[in-house]
Amino acid sequence: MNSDFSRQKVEISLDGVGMVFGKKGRQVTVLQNISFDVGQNEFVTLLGPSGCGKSTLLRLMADLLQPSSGQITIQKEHPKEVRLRRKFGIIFRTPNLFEWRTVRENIELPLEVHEQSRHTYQDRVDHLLETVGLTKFKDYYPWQLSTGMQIRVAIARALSLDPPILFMDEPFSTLDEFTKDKLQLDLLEMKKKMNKTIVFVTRSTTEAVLLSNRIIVLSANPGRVHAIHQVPLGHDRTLQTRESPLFQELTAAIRKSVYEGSESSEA
Ligand SMILES: Nc1ncnc2c1ncn2[C@@H]1O[C@H](COP(=O)(O)OP(=O)(O)OP(=O)(O)O)[C@@H](O)[C@H]1O
Repeated sequence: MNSDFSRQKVEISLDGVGMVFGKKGRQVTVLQNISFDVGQNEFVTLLGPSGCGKSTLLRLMADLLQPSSGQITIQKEHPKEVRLRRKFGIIFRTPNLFEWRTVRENIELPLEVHEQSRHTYQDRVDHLLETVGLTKFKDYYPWQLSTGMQIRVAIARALSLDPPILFMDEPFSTLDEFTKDKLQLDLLEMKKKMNKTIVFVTRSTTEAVLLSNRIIVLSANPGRVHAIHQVPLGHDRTLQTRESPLFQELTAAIRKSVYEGSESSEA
């Protein structure tokens, strides 16, 4: 992963985005004046303390919420246009699979909804099953899978229409340490093979540093951009990258930045 995306085409742009929840008299400003760009094929992570508005910001980008102020554009269009053209996939912290559909049928769902005929996507689904390592489990139902496997299905489903953009909201937060390691490694491999722009939300500094090209640190109450950090760890990252002095240095600096961001909040 090249860490210099400054000359890349801008894929997502946020300009003065704010979000206020609640009705008059009981309003809460959750996000204030958020501006940054995400380059094409860049992996950008939103990091910050619990409640600072990371998920809200991701939902705004994915057109699941509308901002109270400011503007978001994806490929120079309103997120709604981009959503309707299925140009992004979303992966949440709970996999939200359909219990009555097999692994394969869950992955096929967006293709069915998109009215593609089954014979045109068989090979694609086979390839996705292989990508997420679930070929042997294609006829299993979600309740027959571990949580890590269920998340793999959710990732394959989000990739089924081959969107150029993925929004991932703490997808590994419920997993044990070893499964999390494996899925982080899989995501790094996937990123190497596929050209995707990824916006990722996490509360883990180590996860953010291992996966990202750039980290946006948010402060809380209200959520604002506290700092933006480049992660110059190169293209070939593995779990061993975490042991390198540069990784330790970056993790310490970014953790400090998160603490400073929390302290500078108004609450
Ligand atoms: N639909 C909503 N209505 C009212 N308040 C909301 C709504 N959604 C989120 N909030 C509030 O917005 C704030 C930010 O929530 P959000 O989930 O975006 O934070 P977060 O940084 O992702 O937190 P965490 O890391 O704990 O998941 C919280 O105070 C939350 O209560």
